[in-house]
Amino acid sequence: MVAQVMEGLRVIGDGAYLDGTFGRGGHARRVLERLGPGGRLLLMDKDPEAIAVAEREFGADPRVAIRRGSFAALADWAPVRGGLDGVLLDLGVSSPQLDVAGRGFSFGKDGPLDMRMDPDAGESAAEWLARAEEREIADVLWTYGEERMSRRIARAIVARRGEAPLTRTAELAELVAGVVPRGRHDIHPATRTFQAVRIHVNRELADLEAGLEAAHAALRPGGRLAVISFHSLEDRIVKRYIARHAKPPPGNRRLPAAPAFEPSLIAIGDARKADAAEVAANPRARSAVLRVAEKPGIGNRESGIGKAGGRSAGAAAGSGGALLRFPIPYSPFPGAAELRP
Ligand SMILES: C[S@@+](CC[C@H](N)C(=O)[O-])C[C@H]1O[C@@H](n2cnc3c(N)ncnc32)[C@H](O)[C@@H]1O
Repeated sequence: MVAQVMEGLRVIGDGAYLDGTFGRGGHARRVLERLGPGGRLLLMDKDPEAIAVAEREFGADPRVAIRRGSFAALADWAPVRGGLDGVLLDLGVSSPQLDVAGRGFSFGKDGPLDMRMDPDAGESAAEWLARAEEREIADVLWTYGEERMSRRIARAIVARRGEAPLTRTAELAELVAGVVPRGRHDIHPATRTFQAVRIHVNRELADLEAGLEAAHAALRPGGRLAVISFHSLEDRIVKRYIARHAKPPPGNRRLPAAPAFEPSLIAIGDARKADAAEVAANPRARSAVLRVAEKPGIGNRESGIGKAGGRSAGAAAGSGGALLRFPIPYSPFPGAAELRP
């Protein structure tokens, strides 16, 4: 979704941007192309292999700074504290992580049962499955994999590890395939289990919640946040986060009127999906959803609220490019002018 991300971020030449999920740099490269000599690009990834690629390709560029770590902790990084004009989070795993058997992410390729994006942090999938209680395993499979056979799979894992530890991806995939009835899934029977264990081992949803807060706080007025999710659990968190900061909470007539609501984010357009050509070129893009939001106000850029933006901002500011001179206070009256001096 590179073109859509670039349209969403609206990179300005002397702006400061953070790509919190460098991967192999597909998005970072495009941002850098648009930056002038006064621009800044901050790159993060949890994965040491991704960081090695970033160092090799961009390490010599004076506009670039690189840090290995989670975007959940982006506020701890000194260059972020100057403020950012855009943050990109392209969530989940990268193709190299899935494709290299040795990383242990894939049920299709036998490898050590690891699944850590940062192999130096936390427990591997094998270590967690060796010690977790049956109930905890079932809860993880249900919550992060929406796996309806979660209890049966958890029971089978605990029974199996009583005989010999599960150490290989193929062992886990085979065990799950033996529990989940054939034909119930149009996908590999272990897909949901692998997704759930990966999300748990990498604390993906907790990182996302913390990363959204930190990115939002780091944005300058007019700065943009672009997030690509790959499953409904992630997208729900992103959608709700933006809505919570863009719209007033529902009123309750029995309570005293709430103070005027000041949005601290404005949704830019609706959720976007990859187009057919992109899905044909990369089938994994099929489940990608991009959401973009802007911090209101005038910052480093001329702030034109995009089409179909939050509330009537789009109408007020035209189809983008117009100056928005002040934050948009919430008006309880539909149709009332929302832009007040
Ligand atoms: C889908 S890939 C990103 C691909 C990248 N946009 C590109 O164009 O090559 C996701 C990357 O994000 C990294 N990642 C996932 N969660 C992370 C987190 N909380 N903090 C930092 N990196 C993370 C993964 O290690 C992986 O390299």
